Amino acid sequence: MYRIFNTHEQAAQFTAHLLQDFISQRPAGVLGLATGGTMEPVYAHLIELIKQHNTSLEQLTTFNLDEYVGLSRTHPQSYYHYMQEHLFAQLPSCPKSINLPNGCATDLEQECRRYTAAIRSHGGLDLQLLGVGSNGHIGFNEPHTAFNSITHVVELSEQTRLDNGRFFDNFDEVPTQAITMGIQDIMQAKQIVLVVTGAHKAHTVLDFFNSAVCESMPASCLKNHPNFLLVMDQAAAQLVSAETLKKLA
Ligand SMILES: O=P(O)(O)OC[C@H]1O[C@](O)(CO)[C@@H](O)[C@@H]1O
Repeated sequence: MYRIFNTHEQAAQFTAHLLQDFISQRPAGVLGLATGGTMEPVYAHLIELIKQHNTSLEQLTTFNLDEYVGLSRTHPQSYYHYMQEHLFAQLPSCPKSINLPNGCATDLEQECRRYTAAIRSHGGLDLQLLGVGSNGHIGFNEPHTAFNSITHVVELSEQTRLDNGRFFDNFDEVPTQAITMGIQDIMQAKQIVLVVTGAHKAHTVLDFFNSAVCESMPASCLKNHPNFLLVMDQAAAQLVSAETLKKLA
């Protein structure tokens, strides 16, 4: 299924309502969260809704998709810091259990195994929120990542480092590695919501629709998920014909 909104703001508002409904209906649920520019207005709206409805997060568990290797939790560009800044620190109460991979673990391979095991020990993800990179990555699963991958260390592509360079003072500071949930971890979520906004993602959206389900376009796997929703704004959806959109109806 897909939904198209006129603006990023409206797409974000709709997504925040979905998340608020999820938390109200499944207060002890397991929610997969994402970072990036796309999610900033989603979280801003979600904070408002949570306050407005007095929603309790005290039984909720969250798992983030990914974290940079080598950035401490206090680093302003770590995803741990992002989540505190854009969501958790602004909430009246925090989720019972907040989980992100530890990008500073001494044994990164063990940390990856621990992370997938932790997701599974919570019964898997009930809902996974996703953004997409301009090269089609989900989490930090770059093109050609195996669809059966679990949490792993990834070498970030030049494209991803260039895209994310806007958050750092200079390109050399952008980490070269990250820990990410694998495609299999993501696909095992019971429900997936992918949010794509902005004209700079229009070619990514077109590739998503035109691509076969194959590892060179990581997000393409989502087309095989039984409970997948694609939320776009007009700018991101502008290159896709109405005929093509129907394939996801
Ligand atoms: O929303 P943005 O900043 O375009 O990022 C898209 C995706 O890329 C990542 O930032 C990783 O590069 C994800 O965390 C995010 O979902």
